Amino acid sequence: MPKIAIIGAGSWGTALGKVLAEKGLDVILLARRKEIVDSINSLKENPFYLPGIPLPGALKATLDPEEALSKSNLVIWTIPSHTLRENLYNLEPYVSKIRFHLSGIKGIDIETTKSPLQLLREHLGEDKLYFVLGGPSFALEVAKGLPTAVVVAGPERKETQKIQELLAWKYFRVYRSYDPLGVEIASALKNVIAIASGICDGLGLGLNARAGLITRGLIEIIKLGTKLGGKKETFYGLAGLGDLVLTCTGALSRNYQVGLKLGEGKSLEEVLKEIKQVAEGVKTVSVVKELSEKFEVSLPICEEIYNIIYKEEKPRNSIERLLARSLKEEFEEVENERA
Ligand SMILES: NC(=O)C1=CN([C@@H]2O[C@H](COP(=O)(O)OP(=O)(O)OC[C@H]3O[C@@H](n4cnc5c(N)ncnc54)[C@H](O)[C@@H]3O)[C@@H](O)[C@H]2O)C=CC1
Ligand SMILES: O=C(CO)COP(=O)(O)O
Repeated sequence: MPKIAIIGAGSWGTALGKVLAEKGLDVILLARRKEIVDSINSLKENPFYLPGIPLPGALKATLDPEEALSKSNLVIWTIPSHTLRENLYNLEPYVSKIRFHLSGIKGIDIETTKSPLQLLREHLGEDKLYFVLGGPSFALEVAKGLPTAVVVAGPERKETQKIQELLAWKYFRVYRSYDPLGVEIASALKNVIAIASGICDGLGLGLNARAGLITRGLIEIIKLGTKLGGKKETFYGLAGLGDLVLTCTGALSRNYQVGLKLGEGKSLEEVLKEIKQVAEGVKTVSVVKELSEKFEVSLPICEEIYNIIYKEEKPRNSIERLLARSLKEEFEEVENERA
């Protein structure tokens, strides 16, 4: 039986740990705080990230990387993207021999502009197998056992199907894909559009505006995503459209909440203090700005989210600029990017 270590006992790591432990798999969470470890091991709850959700008796947690990783053959990475390099550096002695790595991370590294799988591969080598999990999946709903459909992407080999089967559970339906880069890009970029959608609602711009923004946001994701090497169809799938709709309309989304509060007039500093968990889009938007310039792709919504977050632009000015842009054919830029 596989032994699975989950690095990061936050919302997503704990929810995935619950699914796998319910399946009877041998799974352990590597946490950073003793109170979380104690609570998971003795009270069978993670009150800091998933309060009120009873965890299976078999789900264990530890602070000790040796205990979590020495006998594991699959590592699931569920930490914020900007901490991956630091964690890899600290954990390299323990993870460098493990063959299977699954990323649950939805972000891009701000220093290197690399995706989590690119970083893992660079640090751990080509002799390992790398997979990514994407799709519309609020940790809280998964932890409550509510029906969820996700996608796992990896190399075009039988092992991707094995990971799919390993993760699938009665309320957790897993599709497979062979476009890991596309899934990673879709998962990271949707967070930026979720911030935009929150801003739109915070300003009270209405449902027409939000639907238009989500659709044009998807076009921006496709424009940059295909330039970076993702397959177009991936952006219409669970990791793209699916997660985009969820996080742009679901109040449980931390990225949406960041936008909502910004739209209501709070400063970024105030907003980040209120939202104690990671909202990946805040950092991802700076990478998106860099990549859009490098690849000469015009991404007006992402550009305005960058201005609001990093240049203290007033959200209303951004909306006005977006509405005043020159008139276009609906798909002309997508076609142009592909030509
Ligand atoms: N929460 C959700 O609904 C989902 C989250 N994700 C993704 O999973 C990743 C992790 O997110 P969450 O579990 O939601 O975050 P979270 O904020 O709930 O937990 C983050 C975890 O990472 C750990 N961590 C390890 N090293 C860290 C460091 N140097 N600095 C800060 N924290 C560190 C924290 O201790 C904590 O256990 C993100 O990329 C997120 O986009 C993906 C799907 C669903
Ligand atoms: O990615 C997610 C659900 O699929 C979680 O979104 P947030 O990080 O915005 O909460």
